[in-house]
Amino acid sequence: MPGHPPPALGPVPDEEPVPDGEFVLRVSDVHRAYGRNRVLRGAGLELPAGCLAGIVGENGSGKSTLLRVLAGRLRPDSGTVECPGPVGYCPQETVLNPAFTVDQHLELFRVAYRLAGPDRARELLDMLRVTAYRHHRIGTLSGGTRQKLNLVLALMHDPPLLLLDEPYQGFDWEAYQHFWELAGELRKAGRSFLVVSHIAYDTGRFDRLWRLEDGRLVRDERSAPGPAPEG
Ligand SMILES: Nc1ncnc2c1ncn2[C@@H]1O[C@H](COP(=O)(O)OP(=O)(O)OP(=O)(O)O)[C@@H](O)[C@H]1O
Repeated sequence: MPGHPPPALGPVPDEEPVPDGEFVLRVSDVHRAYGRNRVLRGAGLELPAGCLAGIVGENGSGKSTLLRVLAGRLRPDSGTVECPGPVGYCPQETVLNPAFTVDQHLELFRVAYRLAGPDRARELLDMLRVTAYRHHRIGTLSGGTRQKLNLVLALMHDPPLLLLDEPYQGFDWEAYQHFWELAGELRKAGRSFLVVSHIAYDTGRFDRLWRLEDGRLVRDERSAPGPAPEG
């Protein structure tokens, strides 16, 4: 993807614990194996409100496994995940029905989330330039457009915590920029993000950044110096 990396943001201070009652996610000593493959071996992190956090790591290091555990899709073998509010989860693979239209997906999720109307979802469609496809079946859409809908479905109920697994894969440059604008707005409004990213120059955008290594999360020095609440 074209563009310039954001400027380096300086050294990372020691991790400050998030006080009780102020975290949106607290993960402690999570283990998860597939048979003999011990993928997560004591992963832990904490996220306060209004924090844009990233996870990087090599292919197969367990990033998607971790997000599935945090989203409640996969049970950990041991460890705890505390998450006081609702979560928006955007998996790496889109889970859309190819026979349904974009609008039909919005309606299904609106009912599931018990939302009064489709207004927020429509706004998000507009922001990500998907409105023109509202009446198109998913089977006829490009991979990038499906991924945008995947993101809209994770965001439309405005959860305090968003778990996004490579949310902008397949996005064109404009949509990628819109994603970060949207993330910035939501962060200012106190929402937190945990984003799995493969794009090296994204890393300076995060308030907190971890590298998943040998099944554990290690703070990475390339993130900004701690969450900086704005507005
Ligand atoms: N359902 C599964 N059954 C068995 N093994 C699995 C399963 N899902 C993932 N794995 C294995 O767990 C390990 C971690 O996979 P995972 O997809 O979590 O890594 P990742 O860091 O997200 O990879 P990538 O960067 O390629 O997306 C890999 O060795 C993978 O083969």
